[in-house]
Amino acid sequence: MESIKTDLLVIGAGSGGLSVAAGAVQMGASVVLLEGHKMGGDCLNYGCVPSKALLAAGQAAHAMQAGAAMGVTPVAPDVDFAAAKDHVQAVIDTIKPVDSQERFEELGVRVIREYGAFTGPQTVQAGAHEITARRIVIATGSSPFVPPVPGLEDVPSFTNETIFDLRERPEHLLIIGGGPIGMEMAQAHRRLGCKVTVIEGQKALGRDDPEMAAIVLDRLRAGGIVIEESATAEKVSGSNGNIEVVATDGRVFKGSHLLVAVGRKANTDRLNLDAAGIESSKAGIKVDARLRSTNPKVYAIGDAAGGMQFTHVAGYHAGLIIREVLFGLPAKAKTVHIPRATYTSPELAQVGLTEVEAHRKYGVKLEVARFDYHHNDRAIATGHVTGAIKVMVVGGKPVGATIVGHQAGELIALWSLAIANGLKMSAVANMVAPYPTFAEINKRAAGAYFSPRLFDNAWVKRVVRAVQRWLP
Ligand SMILES: Cc1cc2nc3c(=O)[nH]c(=O)nc-3n(C[C@H](O)[C@H](O)[C@H](O)COP(=O)(O)OP(=O)(O)OC[C@H]3O[C@@H](n4cnc5c(N)ncnc54)[C@H](O)[C@@H]3O)c2cc1C
Ligand SMILES: NC(=O)c1ccc[n+]([C@@H]2O[C@H](COP(=O)([O-])OP(=O)(O)OC[C@H]3O[C@@H](n4cnc5c(N)ncnc54)[C@H](O)[C@@H]3O)[C@@H](O)[C@H]2O)c1
Repeated sequence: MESIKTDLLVIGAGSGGLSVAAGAVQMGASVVLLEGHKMGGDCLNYGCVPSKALLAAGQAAHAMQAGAAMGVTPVAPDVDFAAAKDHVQAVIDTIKPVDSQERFEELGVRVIREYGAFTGPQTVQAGAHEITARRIVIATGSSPFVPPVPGLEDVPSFTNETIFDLRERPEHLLIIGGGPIGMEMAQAHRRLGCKVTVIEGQKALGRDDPEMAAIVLDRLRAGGIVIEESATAEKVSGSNGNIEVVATDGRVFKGSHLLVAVGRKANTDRLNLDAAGIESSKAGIKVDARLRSTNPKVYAIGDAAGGMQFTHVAGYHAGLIIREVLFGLPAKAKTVHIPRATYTSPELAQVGLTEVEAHRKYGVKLEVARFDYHHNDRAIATGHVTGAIKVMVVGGKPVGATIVGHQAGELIALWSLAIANGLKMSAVANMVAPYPTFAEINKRAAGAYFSPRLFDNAWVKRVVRAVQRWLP
């Protein structure tokens, strides 16, 4: 057994762990990084990267049939499903070197390719290594939650960890779960030529603003995806190519393949948390606002910390941890400015409070500024007129924004900036966006907030008339 002493031990080389390790080592700390499986974690290997690459393949196929209104004769795409998967792998391979063991070793990190388990409050065993660290960061991520639905264990099924390896095109993909994973995978597969049925226990995209989510769901249905809501999967049976899912109300769904996408569970099983006095719940490791676990020398970040589960959250946590651990500056993790986006077409993006949440919190103080895509010239020119933005405003400052439509994921970033820095709506109104861009949608939403104040205001009209009388 090799004994190692280090300033910082990072457990897990996914989005969060890699960011902490890279930042800490470049600032002079000694860093050991443990990874039991693939460098890059979920996002690179089974999550964001392959899902966006597959969506892009679907988009390419869709574009071949979508140009009639612009004078381009639609043609049925000839989809080579295996080649689409080669594209997914090529995208992963292109990004991979950034997350590689070699790169981190070149930066000066000691990388150990083993799973880690606590043996004491500040000690972790990983294979034939025992590492004692001044501070430890748990960045072990999450795995697909597979619900205890009778029959599921005996029927061939996929999760996000296996679906990207499937090379033959599913004739009819059944997807249990209508969250972001379910809906992104539904559209990618539909556009690549599969029949798709989504079986959702409650409401598809149910965490999002219902009016804006409905715009996405309408488009997905129009694209041929069957979305069955209030359909909790109760029983699964069948064999490869012939699968049956029965919902609690007796509805029966038949398909050839099955994807399970009903949420995540934090990766804590292997960690032997009790040995370090670290408490966890079903959601993940219990942390305070500084991301400290119940053992104050041990932090948890990203999906393992059980809050919002996104790569940019893991990256944000990493920045806070570096500040706290390296400089001793306590940092508080906030969520008000954290955006999220679902990359269907149209995209659905959110930051801060939804309209319902803002109304609950602020009541009559809430004002909602709205602008529709069909008034944006770039949207008209490119045929992306379906969409809208809502900005929730209190006391002249945005407290939330929801965008549905083309490039919503890009457009939402501005509202994160505004909320993170306490900017007023006037700051967004003062911005000049190039014409014609989708970015003008953000400015026009700010304009929609000020319009009634300027144009329907008797006082403003009186002032203008008086000034006009006096002007030479
Ligand atoms: C299909 C899908 C699509 C997604 N799309 C997006 C998206 O578009 N945008 C977005 O922001 N987020 C997306 N996400 C979420 C995103 O992937 C996660 O939030 C992100 O990967 C979390 O990073 P992490 O560092 O916390 O964990 P991970 O990236 O999961 O990394 C954890 C690492 O720890 C390792 N590990 C676990 N236990 C141990 C141990 N005991 N010892 C050593 N190593 C260990 C694991 O092997 C893994 O490599 C998506 C997720 C899925 C499943
Ligand atoms: N674009 C992105 O940023 C992106 C994309 C994919 C995933 N993610 C991350 O991954 C997380 C997990 O995504 P997800 O879609 O797996 O989970 P989710 O929790 O967001 O959605 C799961 C859905 O499954 C439904 N469900 C649960 N049990 C069911 C059953 N027995 N029968 C039918 N429906 C059932 C739930 O009602 C819910 O709507 C997301 O919350 C997000 O943090 C992000």
